[in-house]
Amino acid sequence: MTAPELDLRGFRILPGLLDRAAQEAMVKALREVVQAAPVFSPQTPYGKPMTVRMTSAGRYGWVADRSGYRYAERHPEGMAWPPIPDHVLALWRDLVSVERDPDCCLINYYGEGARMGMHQDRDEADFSWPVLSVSLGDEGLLRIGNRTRGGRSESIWLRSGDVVVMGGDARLTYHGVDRIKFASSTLLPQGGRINLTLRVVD
Ligand SMILES: O=C(O)CCC(=O)C(=O)O
Ligand SMILES: [Fe+2]
Repeated sequence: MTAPELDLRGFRILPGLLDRAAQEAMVKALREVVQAAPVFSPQTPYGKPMTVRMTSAGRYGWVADRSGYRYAERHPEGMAWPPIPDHVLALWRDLVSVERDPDCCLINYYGEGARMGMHQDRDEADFSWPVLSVSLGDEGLLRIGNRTRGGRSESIWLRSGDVVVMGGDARLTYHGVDRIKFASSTLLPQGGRINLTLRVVD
């Protein structure tokens, strides 16, 4: 049974939207993406490696290195990004729009001890499109702040199968992942957490 929908500071949270079979199908499709476009450890512009490893599917992928954060049409190793899996697109069409598909599916992998600092998602051209997030595997503690950096925040544990729509007035709200509960889920044999975010880039 799916838990009721929540609104946390304008983030629409759909707990347990994906059942176990849907989560497994998504992981299977993502394995194919990762075979074509391996996960890498981005460097922040300040030269520090990020603890989250990532790759992307779609026309654009998100990359970070000494010259900054941006969307790029190629993986750092030179290949084009593989297409966004159909299962993932179907979720976007159900929850966001059939008018336009996302052109990036960013795949974040959080191993033991990985985290993501507070940030806004603001490398896209049009903030009227939401960012749709899907959590798979271990639980992750999402922190939701404000439209400017700092201030009070609220946190929520995201579990495997939870979906979040970050849109409307909350599209530029600061957010981050403080920690994961390593090995809290049996979905991924190696443990860890996958988060997908679907984005309209240009
Ligand atoms: O892992 C998450 O739940 C959030 C990821 C995120 O904020 C991002 O990739 O921009
Ligand atoms: Fe984000």
